[in-house]
Parts: sequence; structure tokens; C-alpha cells
Amino acid sequence: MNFFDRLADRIETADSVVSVGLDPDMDRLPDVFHGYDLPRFAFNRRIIDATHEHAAAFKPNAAFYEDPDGWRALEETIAYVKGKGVPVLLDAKRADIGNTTRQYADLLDPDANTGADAITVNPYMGRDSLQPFLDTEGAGVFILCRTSNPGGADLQELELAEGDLLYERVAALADTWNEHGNIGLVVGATTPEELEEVREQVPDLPFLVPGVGSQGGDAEAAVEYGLADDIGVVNSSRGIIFAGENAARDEQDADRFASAAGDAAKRLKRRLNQYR
Ligand SMILES: O=C(O)c1cc(=O)[nH]c(=O)n1[C@@H]1O[C@H](COP(=O)(O)O)[C@@H](O)[C@H]1O
Repeated sequence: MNFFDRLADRIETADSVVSVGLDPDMDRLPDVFHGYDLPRFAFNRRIIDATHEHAAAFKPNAAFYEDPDGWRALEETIAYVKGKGVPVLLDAKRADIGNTTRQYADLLDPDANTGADAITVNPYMGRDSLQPFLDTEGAGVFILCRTSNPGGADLQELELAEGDLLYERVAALADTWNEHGNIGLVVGATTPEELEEVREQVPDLPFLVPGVGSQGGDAEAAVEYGLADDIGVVNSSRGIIFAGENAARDEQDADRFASAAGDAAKRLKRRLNQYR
């Protein structure tokens, strides 16, 4: 089954377009988790248990796992999320020459431990650098288009000789590359005007919209423009998983931390659903 059909099913079942970002910064994990063999997995497991009923997807960002223990934690996390029947979107922002990307595409191999349902990729090296991902027909491929960070404009808003902006060209190309119907775009909620514009340009592509919560992005615009036929996800990472940090650090315990994350995911779900 196509990734976006699976995502649509999950959105309907959970009545949610929330993507819960699993970015388990070791410096911010409550002390109790540091006693485990795999602290990041122990933490994620509690967060997943507390939030999955409100999640359309989980999005682990590979940057938080790129060491030997981290990679094991990522594998365990992906397997655990899959066990809950929720799609996993691996935020890896990969792409390279074809021969190398073929290795990266193993991240989407359903038989591998890291077999994610979808991945984020960087279009900068062009179509062939993405082809192995795109050829994994059952997997979703979210192409960075207009990112949420302050420097997103440095390159993405450069005007091309033909008059369009670089991120607009990325959106147009992505639309033409979408032979298997498995492409989505990453467009941040921090630039709602660009979000609206990309939506007008490519009405049928689902978006992954990061930047609500900690980055202060526009939740209403994220839903209004991020979804194509009610398919797409709006991600919050720190705003959900570290919601329990408001308690004094020595008062933190795993239960309270997890339940604060569950409440934050539920609140975001309700808020986003107001605009669907
Ligand atoms: O590809 C992404 O998910 C992404 C793209 C983008 O433009 N901005 C962005 O914040 N992200 C990721 O989305 C997550 C946002 O985290 P929070 O700011 O904590 O909600 C991080 O994992 C970022 O790496």
C-alpha cells in the first residue's frame, strides 16, 4: 500500500494530523532514563505510549541517534512505533550520488530494522540523487522545499534567471518527479505566506509542516495549507516530548514527564483539528 494511503488511514483512525517528533536530546532527558541501557529508547517508549493515540505519525530525527547506542535506540524506536500501527517518518535529510543514495535507501527497507515508512530528503543534488528513494514505491519521500529555519531564505529564496524562486522550482520539480505518487514536500510553518504559495503551486502534494511549537510557527496556516485532501502532517518535537520540563528538574519522574507529553500531543491535535 502506498505511504500516503497508509497515512490517510492513520489520520482517520487517530483523527489527528499531529506528527510527534522524537528528538531525544540526551542533555534534556530526565535523570531516571540515564539508568537504562538505551536511555533514548527508554525515553521514547514512554513518550510513544503516552502520545500514540494522538499521533498521525512519529518523526525521529536521525541527528539525535548518530552514534552506536543511538542507532540501536533508533532501531528499537522504529520497531516500537510500528508495533503501535503508526507510520514512522525518518527525518534524515539524505541524498547523494546515486551509488551512495542506494545505501541510504536501505533506511526504507521494510525488512531492515530501520525500515521507516517515509524519509526526508535534500533535493540539492538533483533528481538522480533521490531516485533510489523515489523507486521505493511503498515509502513516502518528503523533499525539503522551504525550511522553517531563519536561514531558510539564504538559498531557497534566491531568484532564478527565469524569475521563479529556488524553493518554487523545487516544488515544481517535485511535482514532475512524482511518478509513483510517493512524494511530499517539507514546508515550514514559520513562513505562512510561502506555505500558502507552495500549496497554490502544487495543490495535490501532501506536506510535512514543521515549526509549530518551539519555533513559534503558524498552526492555522500549517493546517490550512499543509494538507492536500486532508493528507499531511504538522510536526512538533520539543513542544511535545519536553512539555514535562516545566516541573522543577528534581521533581521530574518518568510518569509525569510522559503524561505531560500526552497532554501536549492531545492539545495540539485539538488545536489543529479546529482548522481541518
Ligand atoms: O525536515 C524536518 O522535519 C524539518 C524541516 C524544517 O524546515 N524545519 C524543522 O524544524 N525540521 C525538523 O523538525 C523538528 C522540529 O523540532 P521542534 O522545533 O522541536 O518542534 C526537528 O527535528 C527539525 O530538524
